[in-house]
Amino acid sequence: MDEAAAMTEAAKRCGEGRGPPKAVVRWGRRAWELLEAVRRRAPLVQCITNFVSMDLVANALLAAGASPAMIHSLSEIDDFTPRADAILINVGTLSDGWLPSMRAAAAAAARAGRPWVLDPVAVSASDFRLEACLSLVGLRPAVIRGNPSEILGLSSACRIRDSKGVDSSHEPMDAVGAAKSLAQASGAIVAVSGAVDVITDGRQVVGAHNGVAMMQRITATGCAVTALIAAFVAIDPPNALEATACALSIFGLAAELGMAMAKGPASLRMHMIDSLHGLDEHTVASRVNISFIA
Ligand SMILES: Nc1ncnc2c1ncn2[C@@H]1O[C@H](COP(=O)(O)OP(=O)(O)OP(=O)(O)O)[C@@H](O)[C@H]1O
Ligand SMILES: Cc1ncsc1CCO
Ligand SMILES: [Mg+2]
Repeated sequence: MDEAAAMTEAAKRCGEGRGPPKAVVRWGRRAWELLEAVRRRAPLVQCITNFVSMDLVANALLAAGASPAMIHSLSEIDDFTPRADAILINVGTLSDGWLPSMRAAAAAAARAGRPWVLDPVAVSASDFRLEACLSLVGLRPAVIRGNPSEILGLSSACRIRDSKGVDSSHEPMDAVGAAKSLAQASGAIVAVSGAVDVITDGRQVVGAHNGVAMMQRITATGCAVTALIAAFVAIDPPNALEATACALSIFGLAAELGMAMAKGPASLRMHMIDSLHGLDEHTVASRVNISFIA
């Protein structure tokens, strides 16, 4: 079984028999509405992100029509964060100096009623990073987006922390189960990126099927799509599950279109930004591929 089929099967298993009937969402239409609103309203997205990703994150946001601001000084958080429409916090090149800014921005976002999105890059790389991510999860992100290893690591750490020492905290779960568990523990929408992006609120599970494998050969595509999620959630914070799925699918679609012109990762990076900028209604409505899978 390939990775996409395995993810779908796992999602079905985890959702068996639970929850009310799924709302009817016309995903292509919804994705276009959100992209069009991003272009019209140009949400200001404050990005506290890693050094590797800053360029791609800012350019992806601009290509989608949003307005990026790479502002991370602790001295600027109180003034600036309440003015942002959404905040991205990405721990990729975490340092002692930046962590207080991240915590302050998350707290300021909460006070101002702004959604913020967490990218827990390499969360299991060190105790420092894990503790930092756990403390950030406690500051109520609207969305957490990571690759399968990151979501498994973070979810497992949350379960151990919350557990009363019962054995079930240590049962192995696949990334879909881990995502649902993390969503339930944190109150966030959780997105796991991959061949199929899986998005869950802890109950419903949605799959976003757009994208190309070569995206993994470009550093910071994950960071960029997390930023795009922040821009989409800024448009419709109460419907963060839909906004997250649409952002992932739109980014994947831009990569599909870019792949038709690319010779390798470097030119794909360029062509996917061009394609994101040029997306039109017909292409989005007809090619966005999202479905409820549990
Ligand atoms: N096999 C694949 N097929 C299609 N799209 C993929 C595949 N793997 C990843 N993607 C897409 O690539 C983007 C980045 O996902 P990935 O899981 O590589 O993130 P990441 O590991 O956090 O990356 P980074 O840390 O470099 O930013 C997402 O938009 C995802 O949908
Ligand atoms: C390569 C790398 N190292 C720290 S952050 C980053 C970018 C991808 O997350
Ligand atoms: Mg990443």
